[in-house]
Amino acid sequence: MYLQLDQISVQYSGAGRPALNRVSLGLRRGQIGALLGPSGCGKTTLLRAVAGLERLHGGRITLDGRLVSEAATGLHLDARERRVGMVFQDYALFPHMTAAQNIAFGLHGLPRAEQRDRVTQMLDLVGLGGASRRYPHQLSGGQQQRIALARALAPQPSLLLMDEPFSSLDVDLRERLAQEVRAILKQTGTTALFVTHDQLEAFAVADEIGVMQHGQLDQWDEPYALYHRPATRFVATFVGHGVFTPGQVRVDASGSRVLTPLGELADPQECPLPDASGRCEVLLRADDIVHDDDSPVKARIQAKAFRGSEFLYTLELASGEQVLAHVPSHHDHAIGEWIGVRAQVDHVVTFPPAPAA
Ligand SMILES: Nc1ncnc2c1ncn2[C@@H]1O[C@H](COP(=O)(O)OP(=O)(O)OP(=O)(O)O)[C@@H](O)[C@H]1O
Repeated sequence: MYLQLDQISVQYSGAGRPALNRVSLGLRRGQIGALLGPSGCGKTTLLRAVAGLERLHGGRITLDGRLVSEAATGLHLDARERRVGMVFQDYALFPHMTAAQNIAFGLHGLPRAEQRDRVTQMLDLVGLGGASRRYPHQLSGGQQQRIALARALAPQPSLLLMDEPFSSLDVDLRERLAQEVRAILKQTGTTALFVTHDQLEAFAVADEIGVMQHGQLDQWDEPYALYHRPATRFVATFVGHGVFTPGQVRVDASGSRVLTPLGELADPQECPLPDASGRCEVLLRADDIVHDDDSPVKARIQAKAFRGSEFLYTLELASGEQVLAHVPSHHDHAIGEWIGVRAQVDHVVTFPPAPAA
């Protein structure tokens, strides 16, 4: 792996529990990783540890074949020695320097002519070739963030770290910029790790996504696997819209099936037996539930949220179970109405029943 974290822990002085607890993950050269998780789960601390801004209390970090942090020996290269580039939420451009001067900031070591070439190349890369003499206050938020990216990429860092790089931008712009940034990183072959609160952004930009809670990494996986094969209940509920419903696993000659209030679901490969009794909870995502007038299973609409092309309906089955459903928005039903639903689950995800509260 190009970047490898092995069981890293970080403990802030005076804090009761570690901010990072035995976290391991790896990125291959040129891959983009994203970290998701609720506020305070340790995402920024993880970036800071990789950057060399926090010392490890356990574990080790290697970058491009070089050990850069190791708790056991106290080895700790500083940020500059790691050649890590950083982009933060608030651009952090120098206000009294032009865009070109900002980008040139990290290039002192290079001869003048080379600096100039690199700055031009970077401005073109981020699509701001004409903005070299502008000051940050003469640029929009999105343009400032592109300059911040150009500045971070100019010294050709071994790794780019980004902490909520798009969060101060409006929704439209952040979606566009997220796509652009992915294209730029891929074009330059840059390995990057970024923190976001926005799952869709992580899905759109990253090759690997980590979901954290309480300083631990619950899962580090490709976006598809994270969504369809969540490793823990927390990941299952944190990523996407879904609910758990009780199920009973049955195994016979034809394979394994799960009986649910919505009928029988079958998928032998992805339906591990949760425990000997066969009792389990089945994850039902909003896109697993299909509105079908002909279905014998009926559900009452409890709440609905308009999302443009679809509604997110919260539904109650006759058995009292709650499920969510994405339904095309031309099916505009009233709250309280009963509609037909059926489950169409390609990836049956089961967990052992939750311990009684
Ligand atoms: N300098 C510090 N000293 C003591 N505790 C800290 C320090 N920085 C962070 N913490 C604590 O460490 C934990 C992890 O914080 P961190 O900033 O890494 O979380 P985060 O996931 O990035 O949160 P957010 O999404 O809100 O930015 C939190 O409980 C936080 O209060």
